[in-house]
Amino acid sequence: MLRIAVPNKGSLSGPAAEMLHEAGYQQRRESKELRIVDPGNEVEFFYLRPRDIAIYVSSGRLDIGITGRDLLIDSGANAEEILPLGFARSTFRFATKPGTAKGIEDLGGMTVATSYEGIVAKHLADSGIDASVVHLDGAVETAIELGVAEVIADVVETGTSLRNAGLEVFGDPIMKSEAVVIRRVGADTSEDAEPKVQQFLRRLQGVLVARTYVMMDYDCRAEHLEKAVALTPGLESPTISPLHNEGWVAVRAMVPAKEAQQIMDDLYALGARAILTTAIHACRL
Ligand SMILES: Nc1ncnc2c1ncn2[C@@H]1O[C@H](COP(=O)(O)OP(=O)(O)OP(=O)(O)O)[C@@H](O)[C@H]1O
Ligand SMILES: O=P(O)(O)OC[C@H]1O[C@H](OP(=O)(O)OP(=O)(O)O)[C@H](O)[C@@H]1O
Ligand SMILES: [Mg+2]
Repeated sequence: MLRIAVPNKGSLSGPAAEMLHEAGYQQRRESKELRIVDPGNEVEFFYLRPRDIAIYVSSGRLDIGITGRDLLIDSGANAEEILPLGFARSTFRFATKPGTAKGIEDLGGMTVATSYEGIVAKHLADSGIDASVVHLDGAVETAIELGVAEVIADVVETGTSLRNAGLEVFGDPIMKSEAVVIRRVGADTSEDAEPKVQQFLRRLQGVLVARTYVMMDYDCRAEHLEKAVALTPGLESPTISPLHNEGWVAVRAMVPAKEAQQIMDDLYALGARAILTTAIHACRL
């Protein structure tokens, strides 16, 4: 049975459960459940604190886990990212009151408050800056107002939390994060679990593709086919079928969902008609 760590709380937990559900795995019904078995898929899910997941996975007791890239790096655990999942996207940045610092070079002698001590201490050391780091569990934005630190380093998504605290980011982003699937570095890929791990990854990739692509169908005159296919090259290559009306063909191809409207406009301008898009619910590439 494959053993998978899943975040039990916070920003990662809801979207992770949703993605697993879309990939055909059973998920817990109540937020207090700590583990569930999905017998049909021969998988056991362990609901753990996101910060602890890299440690469990690096111990080798769990085969794989879902966590944040920033949490993985901060933990220093012997685990590596094997698939980015595209949700819980954030940047990790320094912030302070306007006028305190313009770049990391100004931080010498200052105190930086953060929940990600590992990332911050390493980043400062790599940049040759001698600053102190104080660890706080959360609500780090308040640390400056209350005099615990001059600077914070924290997760930024919309920037609302910083604005509300009267703080501004400065310097380059320390890192970009998103949810990722992780496994132990040097995991034995000849183990019995490996086919199940690969099946799990293929299923999640299928969900990612279904979320980012749509299927596009349209009719076009044969003489415009080359230009139309350049707009909709598909993944391998588009399907072209003859139409009953001579001189016309039907084309079917996957296109990135974000570009679908522009592609439809461009196809229409080329003379294509009956242009339809449909959602993809699941796929294996
Ligand atoms: N506002 C946010 N937007 C996107 N990702 C976020 C946000 N806040 C935290 N994350 C990401 O979530 C992960 C941290 O999860 P964790 O559960 O420790 O904190 P949280 O989501 O802030 O939850 P809480 O602090 O309520 O327990 C990290 O990968 C982080 O980048
Ligand atoms: O840029 P924003 O969209 O405002 O999002 C970023 C905020 O979200 C998280 O905080 P959370 O609400 O989880 O509280 P925490 O600080 O206790 O973790 C993170 O720690 C930031 O404070
Ligand atoms: Mg938080």
